[in-house]
Amino acid sequence: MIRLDQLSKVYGTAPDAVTVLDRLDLAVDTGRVFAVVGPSGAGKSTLAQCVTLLEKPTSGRVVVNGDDLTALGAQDLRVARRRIGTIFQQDGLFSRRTAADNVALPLQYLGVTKAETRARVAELLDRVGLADKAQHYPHQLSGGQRQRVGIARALALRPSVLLSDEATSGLDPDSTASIVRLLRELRDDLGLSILFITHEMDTVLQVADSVARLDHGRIVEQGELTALLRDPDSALGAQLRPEPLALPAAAGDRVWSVAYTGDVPGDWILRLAARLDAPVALLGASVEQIDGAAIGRATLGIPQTVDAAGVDSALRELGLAVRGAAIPPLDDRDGAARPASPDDLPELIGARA
Ligand SMILES: Nc1ncnc2c1ncn2[C@@H]1O[C@H](COP(=O)(O)OP(=O)(O)OP(=O)(O)O)[C@@H](O)[C@H]1O
Repeated sequence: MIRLDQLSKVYGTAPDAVTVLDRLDLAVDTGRVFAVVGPSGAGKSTLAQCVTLLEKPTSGRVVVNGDDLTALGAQDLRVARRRIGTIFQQDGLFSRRTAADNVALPLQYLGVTKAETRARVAELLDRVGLADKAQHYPHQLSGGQRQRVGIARALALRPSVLLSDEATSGLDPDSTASIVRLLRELRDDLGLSILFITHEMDTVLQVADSVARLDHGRIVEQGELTALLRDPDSALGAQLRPEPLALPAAAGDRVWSVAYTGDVPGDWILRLAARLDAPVALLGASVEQIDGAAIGRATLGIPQTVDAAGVDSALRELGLAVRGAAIPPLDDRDGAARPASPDDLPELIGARA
């Protein structure tokens, strides 16, 4: 497992010091994929460099399997770094070496015997599904295949942690999906802890067990992927799965934006209408299975005459909740449609703060 304790990186000195990473705490357990997402300039590349100690953190610790890498001297650090395999957006393969020779590099560097190297390279290329491409040169491989060779090379020294820095960025959707499948296999078969740094939200949905959002060098939100997606108030959950585009509500209807928070019965709209004794219009919806959990968003139109507190409690009983994040903008143009949010509830149900 890998853990970051209060990891900070400051470039320059006062008064021009720039804090690029600000006391980050995160842990990637054995056999888990932890994604870090964030906009351009958030500090993702700096994080990748600090995790591998290519950049020295200004303060804080990088702990791998209980050992603090930041406390090691140069010699010990060189050895300890082997516990972290890295893959980057650029595959970094040597163009004049075959796939097999590229994978062999770290082993040759450590003086592993030729016979052992040959056997290990064959095993690694087989592991990433490229046994038949061993003698191909990088230019004879697709982007996804080159990235697989990069993964095989990253695994050569049997790391316990795999750091992926934008490794699927720039790949087509099929290649991305196949790399994601491979990473999940490696997670399960080898028990790797995978730190997956990316700006691609779709890929996070496919690969991550947990997610953190980095913004201006700080982790502003983190949690289990499915918990974030099921949390109606999570901004990160809303970013990962944006609101479906909805139809306009009929005049006289109020718009409700809701999220699945648990197991929701398939006929929930019928049940909701029955409980409210009112028509419920489905204006937009997305329902899918992510990591074994049903994740859903829906936009509903319900007559304004229906008691809002009643709608709220009926939704809860069905395993749904009104969303607080990414609520559609107010639309008072015709005075009919108005989105409801938890902030509105006290007002809607007549409560006073
Ligand atoms: N050596 C440096 N000296 C000073 N500031 C730096 C240095 N390296 C990075 N920064 C600053 O740190 C911030 C984070 O940069 P970083 O490259 O880590 O972000 P990022 O999230 O990887 O962005 P992108 O997705 O665009 O690559 C930026 O504001 C950048 O200008």
